[in-house]
Amino acid sequence: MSQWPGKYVIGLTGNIATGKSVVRRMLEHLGAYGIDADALAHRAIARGAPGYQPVVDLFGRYILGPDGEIDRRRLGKIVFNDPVALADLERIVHPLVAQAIDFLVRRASQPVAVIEAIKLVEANLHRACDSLWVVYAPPEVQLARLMRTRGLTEAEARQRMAAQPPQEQKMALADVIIRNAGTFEETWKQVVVAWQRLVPVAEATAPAADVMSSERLALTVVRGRPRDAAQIAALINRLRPKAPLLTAEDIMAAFGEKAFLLLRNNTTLQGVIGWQVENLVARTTDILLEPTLPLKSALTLLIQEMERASKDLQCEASLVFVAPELARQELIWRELGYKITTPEQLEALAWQEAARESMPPGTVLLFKKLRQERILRPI
Ligand SMILES: CC(C)(COP(=O)(O)OP(=O)(O)OC[C@H]1O[C@@H](n2cnc3c(N)ncnc32)[C@H](O)[C@@H]1O)[C@@H](O)C(=O)NCCC(=O)NCCS
Ligand SMILES: Nc1ncnc2c1ncn2[C@@H]1O[C@H](COP(=O)(O)OP(=O)(O)OP(=O)(O)O)[C@@H](O)[C@H]1O
Repeated sequence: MSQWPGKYVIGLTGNIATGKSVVRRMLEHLGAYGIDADALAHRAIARGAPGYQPVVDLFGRYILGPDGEIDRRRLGKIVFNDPVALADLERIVHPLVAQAIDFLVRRASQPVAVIEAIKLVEANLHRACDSLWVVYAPPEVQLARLMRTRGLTEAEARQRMAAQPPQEQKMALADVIIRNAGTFEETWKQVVVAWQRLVPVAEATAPAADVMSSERLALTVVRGRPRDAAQIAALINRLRPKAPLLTAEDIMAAFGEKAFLLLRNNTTLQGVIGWQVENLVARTTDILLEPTLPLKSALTLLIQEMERASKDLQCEASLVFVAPELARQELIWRELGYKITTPEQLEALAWQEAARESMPPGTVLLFKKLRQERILRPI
């Protein structure tokens, strides 16, 4: 049994670029509450957070950027080339991350949680979990992903991979091994099978289907599922005629990083939003609506449901990125509680980073705070 009575907790790990985050997202689609230890580690050393001063004392002011924040790239260059320095950093950061994980799992309303951490086993956190899931990809696949998606040179990618223990060590301890070298669809099937086999509350936890509706207009918002991928692709292709055509497999790939809410008018799919919750910040990046829909009702239903689902995931803030024409609907946004802003104007570093990471080019940022208290809040 896990360290958290009444909850089923999955520990998720694997070496670099094997696909841990993709599998975490899939578990979230099945209803688990997802935690990303990397993001918590970043929060733990933000200025004012409890890890900041000990890290500055250890590595010196050289690691600070002009804004007084720790320059993580610079710190990474030091520690990823020096195992002793990395162990020193981990001694400061891991207890803080463990504390934040404990808090989030306890507070989660979902009965199943998944903790994604690259050092889960090394930090002995797997012992606190009900099952250990390890994601595996052959080294040539890891290498190709690191070069393609992280922009690393072959030498850099090989160095990062060589710095990690062999994947087989973690696999030997695993309750579940997810082989993630094929299509997203193939990985999704393995995740569903393992979920159904191991997770006791599998049936009960999937996020609600029909979530919100407007009686007058027969509009209904439902959570998109991987099985809706072809329908979502068809809608997006219809509403974005000039963009390159999307296939169902493209949408399956998108399910590896985001969730969709579907707006149905009676039974016809007429709108979609794509959003992502990462590091306790909700980021809505795609809003596509049939032009014949009543804009205010449609947007309100979708945005309110996105916020409800995001609050359920303990989000602190909602960032919505929209095309300039849609941002001009000031009255609607004001009524929904959003204001136009820029990433630099956001008050927390984690929110600024979220905005910079997720902001599609040419969009306007709308912001709303969803919670007052913050995890690993600067003190
Ligand atoms: C060194 C730091 C500041 C670099 O930050 P940066 O934002 O540049 O990189 P990021 O955190 O995204 O990591 C890049 C890649 O390295 C991996 N990685 C991070 N920490 C570790 C570690 N201790 N051991 C092995 N790999 C690691 C990440 O999973 C990711 O794949 C940061 O990684 C860190 O503080 N690491 C130590 C804390 C830690 O162990 N974090 C992991 C989760 S608890
Ligand atoms: N089955 C797959 N097919 C194609 N691309 C994939 C697949 N699985 C993962 N990827 C891509 O590979 C990259 C790495 O995946 P992901 O971020 O999930 O790995 P990770 O193990 O969490 O990485 P890290 O250790 O750096 O945190 C991402 O760009 C992701 O979209």
